Amino acid sequence: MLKDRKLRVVGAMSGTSLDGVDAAEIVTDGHRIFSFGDSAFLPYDAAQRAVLRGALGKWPEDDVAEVSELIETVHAQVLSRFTEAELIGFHGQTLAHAPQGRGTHQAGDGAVLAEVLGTPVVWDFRSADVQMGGEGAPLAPFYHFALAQRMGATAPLAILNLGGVGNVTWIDPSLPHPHSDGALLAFDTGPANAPINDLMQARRGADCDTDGALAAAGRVDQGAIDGFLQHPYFFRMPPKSLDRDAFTGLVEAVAELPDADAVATLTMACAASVAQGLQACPAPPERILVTGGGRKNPTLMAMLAQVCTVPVAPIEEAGFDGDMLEAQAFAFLAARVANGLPTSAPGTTGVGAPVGGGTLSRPSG
Ligand SMILES: Nc1ncnc2c1ncn2[C@@H]1O[C@H](COP(=O)(O)OP(=O)(O)OP(=O)(O)O)[C@@H](O)[C@H]1O
Ligand SMILES: CC(=O)N[C@H]1[C@@H]2OC[C@@H](O2)[C@@H](O)[C@@H]1O[C@H](C)C(=O)O
Repeated sequence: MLKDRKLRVVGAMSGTSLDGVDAAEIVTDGHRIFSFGDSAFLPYDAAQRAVLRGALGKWPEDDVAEVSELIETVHAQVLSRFTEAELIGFHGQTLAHAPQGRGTHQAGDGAVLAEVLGTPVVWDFRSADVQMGGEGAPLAPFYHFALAQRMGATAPLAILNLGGVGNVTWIDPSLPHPHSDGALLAFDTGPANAPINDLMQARRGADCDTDGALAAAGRVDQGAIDGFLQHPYFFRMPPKSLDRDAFTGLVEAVAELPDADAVATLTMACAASVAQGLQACPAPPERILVTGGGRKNPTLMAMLAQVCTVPVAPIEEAGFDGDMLEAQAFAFLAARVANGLPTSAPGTTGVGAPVGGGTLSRPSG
């Protein structure tokens, strides 16, 4: 009875690159996307970003009150613009992720947001999957499946998100449901913008390597890449997921390199890990559609085209907005939760059976 309710939902994502909050509205029943609505981006200022950076690695039992309040305040600010939304999908800010260890931690309390905004909020999307033995990430794959259906895809394709961390979804659009056996295979590919941003911050006081300009002027240290690809993560079968700062060895390997060479090497490390990940896909995708901020880095896109054996293009080629895809994904997932549908499956997080994650908090009164 619940399963087909069509809702106007706004999703909000504060990603691992720590650049700000993306928010985007869609109309969906959690199966199909009926239409795309408004979107907004609210960047963190330098002081807010410093608070977030300082909180990375923290768990709920650590002192996270300041960062939670920051997340709730900034989200309330951006989400209050979406006055028509019937439901909110609130991801929060991942501070720590160890699905086989302590769990997964997204800062920010959705119940507080529901009260402040007077709208029901779905949040804590990852915990149930982790509790059921899954990786708790990536969660965008069911939305990627809906996008593939919307574009009328018939052959396998891949959607690659290059945020702070990279993640890919291989999709067989001929299967009926995202939780059909074999419809999806998803996993985190490796580091993407996070180590680049961190190095640019530490060495140049900049937020990122804008347009890949510094990387374009550098030389890739192939020894560092070869060493990086020996990391045990690349020998694990997908589905699998990463914490933001899992690759300390890569950061150490570029520590003594000149700035341009260090950034070029980090940029190639992202591309090389994607190429490595593609080998685990059931069949070569027809093309790789790239979403997330990394698609705006021409040096990274050129390196991807160089090391991948299939065509690589920004997701705009298929008519979608690569800046807002993750926010839309959490709107879509919120609608699935509200409609009692699963949000992850064995092929997306390694969970034993399809599971519905997410807590629905309604405003009182
Ligand atoms: N013009 C550009 N040149 C180079 N890099 C860029 C450019 N625009 C965006 N980026 C990179 O993309 C990042 C933002 O990407 P995105 O918004 O996809 O990340 P996120 O949502 O935080 O990540 P995640 O997918 O890990 O949750 C920026 O921090 C920056 O590193
Ligand atoms: C634990 C966590 O927040 N993971 C993020 C992160 O950022 C990219 C990659 O690592 C992906 O696994 C995930 O985000 C996307 C939105 C996802 O769940 O699909």
